[in-house]
Amino acid sequence: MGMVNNNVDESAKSDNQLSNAHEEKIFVSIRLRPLNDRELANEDAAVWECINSTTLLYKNSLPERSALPTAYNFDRVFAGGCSTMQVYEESAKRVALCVVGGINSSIFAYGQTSSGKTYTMCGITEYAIADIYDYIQKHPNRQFVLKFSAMEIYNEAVRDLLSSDATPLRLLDDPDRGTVVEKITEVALRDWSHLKELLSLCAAQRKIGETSLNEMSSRSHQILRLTVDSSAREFRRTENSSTLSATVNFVDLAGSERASQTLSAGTRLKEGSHINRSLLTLGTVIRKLSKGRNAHIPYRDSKLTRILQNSLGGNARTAIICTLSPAHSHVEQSRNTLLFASCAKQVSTNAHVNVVMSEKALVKQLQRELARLESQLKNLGSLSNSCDSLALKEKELLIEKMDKEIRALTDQRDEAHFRLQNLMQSAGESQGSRPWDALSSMSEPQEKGTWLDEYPASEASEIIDPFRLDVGSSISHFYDKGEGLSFNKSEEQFAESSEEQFLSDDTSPRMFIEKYFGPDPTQGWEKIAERIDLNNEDNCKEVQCIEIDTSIRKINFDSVSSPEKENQGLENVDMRKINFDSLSSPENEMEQYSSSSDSELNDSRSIESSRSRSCSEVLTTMPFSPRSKMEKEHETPSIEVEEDSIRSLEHNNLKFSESESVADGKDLCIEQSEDGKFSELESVADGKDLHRQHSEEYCESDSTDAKEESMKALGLADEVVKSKNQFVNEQVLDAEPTSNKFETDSNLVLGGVHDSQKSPSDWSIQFEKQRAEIIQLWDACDIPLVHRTYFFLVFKGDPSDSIYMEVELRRLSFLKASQQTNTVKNGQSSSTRALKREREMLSSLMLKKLSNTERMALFQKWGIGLKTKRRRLQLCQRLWTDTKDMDHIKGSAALVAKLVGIVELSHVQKEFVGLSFSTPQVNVRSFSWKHSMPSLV
Ligand SMILES: Nc1ncnc2c1ncn2[C@@H]1O[C@H](COP(=O)(O)OP(=O)(O)OP(=O)(O)O)[C@@H](O)[C@H]1O
Repeated sequence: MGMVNNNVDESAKSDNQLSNAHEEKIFVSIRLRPLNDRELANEDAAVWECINSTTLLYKNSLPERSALPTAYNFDRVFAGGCSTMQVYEESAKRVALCVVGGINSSIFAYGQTSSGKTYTMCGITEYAIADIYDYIQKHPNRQFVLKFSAMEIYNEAVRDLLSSDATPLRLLDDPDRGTVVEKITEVALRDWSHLKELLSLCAAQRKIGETSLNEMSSRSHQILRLTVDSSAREFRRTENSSTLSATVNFVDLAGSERASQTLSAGTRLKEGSHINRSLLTLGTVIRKLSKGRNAHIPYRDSKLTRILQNSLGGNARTAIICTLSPAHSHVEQSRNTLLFASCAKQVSTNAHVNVVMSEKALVKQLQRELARLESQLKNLGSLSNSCDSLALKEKELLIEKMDKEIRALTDQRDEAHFRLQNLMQSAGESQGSRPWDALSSMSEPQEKGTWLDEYPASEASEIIDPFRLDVGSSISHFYDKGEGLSFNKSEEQFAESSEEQFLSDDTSPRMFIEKYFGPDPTQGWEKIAERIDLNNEDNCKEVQCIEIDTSIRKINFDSVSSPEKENQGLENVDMRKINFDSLSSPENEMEQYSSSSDSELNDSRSIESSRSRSCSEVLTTMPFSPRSKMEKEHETPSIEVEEDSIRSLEHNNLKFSESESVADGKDLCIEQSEDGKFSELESVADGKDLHRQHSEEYCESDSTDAKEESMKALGLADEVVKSKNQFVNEQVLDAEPTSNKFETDSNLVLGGVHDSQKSPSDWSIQFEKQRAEIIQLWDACDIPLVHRTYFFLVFKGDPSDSIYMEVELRRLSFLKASQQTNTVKNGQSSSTRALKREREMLSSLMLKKLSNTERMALFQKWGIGLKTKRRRLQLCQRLWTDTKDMDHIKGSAALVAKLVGIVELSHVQKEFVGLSFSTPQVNVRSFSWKHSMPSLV
């Protein structure tokens, strides 16, 4: 074994010149044997003739059209008379002696049985080895080692011919050496005689059998292998010494045969079968090799070709001597041999010098190689470390950057969360301060609140404007902060807590609406009002003039409560009547109020005229709130309220003019002015009547014409009043074309005055009228049905409903106006869509909340065909649609209440009542819900 290395010492190089290693073709020669005795006896004619050293000619004539050649050319052809020495010298020696130059070589004898293979190879082997020894002798500067091994392949079993052990040898595949015969005996030749002994031993060991064609027929393939290692003696002990090592194979193949010819049977037949099969493989290998080296080579199909792989187209020079019987009787077999020879002639090998380094040289070279590899590894490691370090640093920077981003995002998230909480809190505060909540929480004014603090002053005033009159300043729920009106803190808190209670029950109307139908379109009306006011900017500007210029407060009394009236039982009297009807003479009261000390003016229930920057106007008190009523019922007669109100006016530096209107005792009207504009107004007007007329405009005019006439009388007030009228007409009164356009407004502004003048029967009429108006507005504004139902059921019909109805009317009016504007701009409004969804949801609830019998009864009552499709939806689409038919409305309310569970939730109503009035222990609106509920069917 050894490594191929070009580091060959000079002697080896010189020796190598003998072999001249490079690619070359297999040397193919033909040897004819003479006719043997049997052939001669059979007068078998010799049909082959060597016409020259390279051409073999078929002497007999071939049939016409025969494709068989008559002449064959090879590297060398030997006639029957040639000696083996000549054959060796001219065909095998050159190849055989390559081994001494470190080149592998092989010499084959191929031919049919009894053609002279063994006869030829025995001579060639001896001559070759003799020449090798001769070469050794001629090259004393080199030390040669010859090792000999011998094997046979018999019936596809490899056998060691130098061993008595007949155990077949295994073939191993070595990456460097190719196929290796395991444990084969390799004998170092001592000398020539030693070789002769071994050769004799091999001949003795080889399987030989008698056939009809050959008494000493070889029944196996024999391979004699001589390995020649040589090294220059000069360098043997130096690190630079190297060894040339090569092997020469002398291969005596078994002869191809025909069983019919050899008359073989039994063992011979079996041997012949293996022989022919292995020779067939060899022929295939040669044929393939002759056509191209890339062809699939079936070396492994037989042990013969596997062992001789290097010799067949590999790293060995090869010479093939094909032996022929010249007899005509074997012409077919001879042609086959010639065919094989012809193919082999085309096969090239690529032999080269095999230099085996000495162990020392090998160790040294291995050490150098190791150092080189270590150096490379170190460099790679250094480079890798450098890359790793750089990558690690980049990753650390990236991680640090990402960490910063995460912290920044976390901060942003926290900040956003904080803002969101604030917004939600603000929204909750704002929501809790909506009109009806505010209305219901009108009590215990103490501290200033902030529900409108977030709005600019002008916006705040505009937003508050729609319901300012409702929650007006009679019991001072609002403060004029100079920037806008605000709830006091306790109201706000109360509203919040009430709202929380309200919202905590998801069956409350608001929650129900928001949960199932989206945001209540009736909420957020402040913004709607804001838009309306923006749309009526001119009007607001006009009103603003009044607001800014007003400095005079005028109070018109119907009467000022007299002591006698003060002592009257007022519990069952409408607040508005109490406030106004029970007032005693205005002159006295005015004096009384005017002389009130400042110390008394801090009463939180005092009337506080609200003023805004943009849209303030003549404010009127609204002394009929539930709170006031409650106080009247349980605490103080109305005179206290009036006194408080007057004191509040004085506290706010209000100036009360003594006018005839006051003396007339008709109205309580407070006007506020701070500069001379109102004075101008006052001067143009007819002095004493001015304020009364002005009040009449807002409070008592029964028709637009009358109002306009009044305004005309005001002179400079014309434009102002016109704008005001337009504003009110457009935004408020359009909802009730048949009613007095100013009625609603006047009711809101001075409702107490009107109401105070109404008898219970009058109130009942007004209640029905307002309720019908509200119902129509609900329909016009697409108010959620649950909301309608809830309020409808709340309306009891007593005077205490007035405040709710007024607020509802006010905001519905504005909402309607807003929706008209939005609808024009946007087509179908969101509230319409929400209402549609609500009806669909109610339709679903019908299935859950009502039995089949109940549903059928409802369908019949509502005139819906029992066999029609989507009956429930049909029914729900009819709910609350006939606003003129109170039975229809009651039925609608009953059904909606049933579906959403209002009937069963008496506590909700109690809470609602609690919301409405600040003192829980005083159940002012102690109506019975179940009693109020209309029948379902
Ligand atoms: N060139 C030759 N001159 C004289 N005799 C020869 C020659 N070649 C072969 N013979 C003789 O022919 C006979 C058969 O030769 P050999 O055994 O070498 O044939 P073979 O090809 O090896 O046959 P097998 O394949 O059966 O082993 C032998 O007796 C041998 O002496």
